[in-house]
Amino acid sequence: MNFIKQFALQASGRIAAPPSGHKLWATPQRQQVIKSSTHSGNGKHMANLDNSVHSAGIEEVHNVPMSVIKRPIPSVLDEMKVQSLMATIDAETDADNVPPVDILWITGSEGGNYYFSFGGCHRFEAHKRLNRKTIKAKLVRSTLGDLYHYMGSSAPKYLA
Ligand SMILES: Nc1ncnc2c1ncn2[C@@H]1O[C@H](COP(=O)(O)OP(=O)(O)OP(=O)(O)O)[C@@H](O)[C@H]1O
Repeated sequence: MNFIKQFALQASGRIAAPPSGHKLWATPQRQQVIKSSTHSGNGKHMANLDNSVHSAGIEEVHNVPMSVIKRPIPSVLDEMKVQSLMATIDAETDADNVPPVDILWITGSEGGNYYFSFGGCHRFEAHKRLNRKTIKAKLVRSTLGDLYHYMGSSAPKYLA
């Protein structure tokens, strides 16, 4: 529980956009960005139910190339769910039906940007099988310490 709280607090203050000089991926549609939040009566943004605890404070959605995303932990998949998601994504009647996945965005100690994904297993698999070049994602500014929470000592040493 403490970990979740700690991670949520860390994530909430982070900027979503890549740093200046970094290649900025196209944001899908303004509509998509707006849908990821709702306005409360006092004008402040409130996260809606599509937001995960990690990305609740992040509104910006990027079309991230599938090729740059590292998924170090193999997915356990429900085949029916993958098929169903593929049908939804392929139909594209309403792109907002499938929310963006969260991606941990880490800058290496010697520079370079690295993108890790742990959840969103079914959405990722559906995009992969549909040969999609990109996936909608929220970039959660993260550290090597965050990666250790997911991967323990298997976290890549080249980032340290
Ligand atoms: N046909 C569909 N089947 C399943 N989910 C769908 C479908 N269409 C839209 N969605 C939405 O896609 C999202 C899927 O997220 P969900 O957490 O269920 O799976 P995932 O994150 O891709 O995989 P996992 O939770 O196993 O890592 C949900 O917000 C769900 O409402």
